[in-house]
Amino acid sequence: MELSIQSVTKTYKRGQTRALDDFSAVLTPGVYGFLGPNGAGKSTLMNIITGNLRPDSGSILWDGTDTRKMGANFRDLIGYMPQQQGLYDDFTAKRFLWYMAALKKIPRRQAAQRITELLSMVGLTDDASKKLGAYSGGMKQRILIAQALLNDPSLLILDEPTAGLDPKERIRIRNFISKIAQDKIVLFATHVVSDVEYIAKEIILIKRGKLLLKEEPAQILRRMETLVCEVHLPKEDVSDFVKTHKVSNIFGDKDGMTVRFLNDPSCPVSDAIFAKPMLEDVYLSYFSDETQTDGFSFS
Ligand SMILES: Nc1ncnc2c1ncn2[C@@H]1O[C@H](COP(=O)(O)OP(=O)(O)OP(=O)(O)O)[C@@H](O)[C@H]1O
Repeated sequence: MELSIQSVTKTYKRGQTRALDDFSAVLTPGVYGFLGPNGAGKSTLMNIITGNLRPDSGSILWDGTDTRKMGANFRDLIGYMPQQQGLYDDFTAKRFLWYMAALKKIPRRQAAQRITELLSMVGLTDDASKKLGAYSGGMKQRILIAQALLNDPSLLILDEPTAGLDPKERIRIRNFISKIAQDKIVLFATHVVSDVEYIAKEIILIKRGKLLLKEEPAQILRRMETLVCEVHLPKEDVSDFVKTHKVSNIFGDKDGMTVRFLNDPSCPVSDAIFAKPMLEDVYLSYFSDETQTDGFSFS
């Protein structure tokens, strides 16, 4: 099972934005954490893979065949959870899944069994007859994941499945996705690193439409072993330090503040010690020009 994204480029005519720039990657079963800041091109790529959007150039291959040539045969392999959620508030969860199963042309008997199974898998059996308008954010996300799984897809595309959820729901959804990913290619787009840190086989970083990195989390962290440092500073020095360094965390205690920052070997900080890097630090190192690290006051 292999999805090959080959030199995909897309420019939106309106605004002349190059949303994807010669993007290539090969995906095999497992979870891919697809990370990048707002506007990086994640949704555009997902829409191109699903066939909702045409690239200017490049192609998507499934096991070596161009997905445009496969047509409905490829669409039958996909489960897609889009970011914009047009949920039918007056539908019950069960009716919504039946409706989606009909759109996907799943035979009735198969759909009945699958809907019962999926409601149980996402923990919504007891709420199946409730209207979606009365669902919490987490319940809505879970029913949307359930609809993406109706056809038992080989390729599951999730665009920000944990957006707007509290930490407990995030963990629940993350664990669920990890459990079902064994025999699927799962593309999990997010800008929250902790969503995918522990479940991703590989991390894909995208910035302004270009692929920056595609690598196993453990390998990335090994490569970044001397990336992160911590230093203990008096509280009044922190504001200036933040202006001149890429700071990922600040922790206060009664003697001052411990500041976690990205190490710049050309500008050593006295008394700093190496800290164990985390993917969030890696994210900051690639996207610090797009993340807000200044503007805080610590004095
Ligand atoms: N329909 C459109 N018309 C014009 N420009 C667009 C359109 N859709 C997206 N863009 C632009 O293309 C770029 C990539 O957008 P895209 O939605 O793919 O990014 P994203 O990584 O999914 O961001 P987010 O995390 O905010 O959803 C952005 O600059 C965006 O403004």
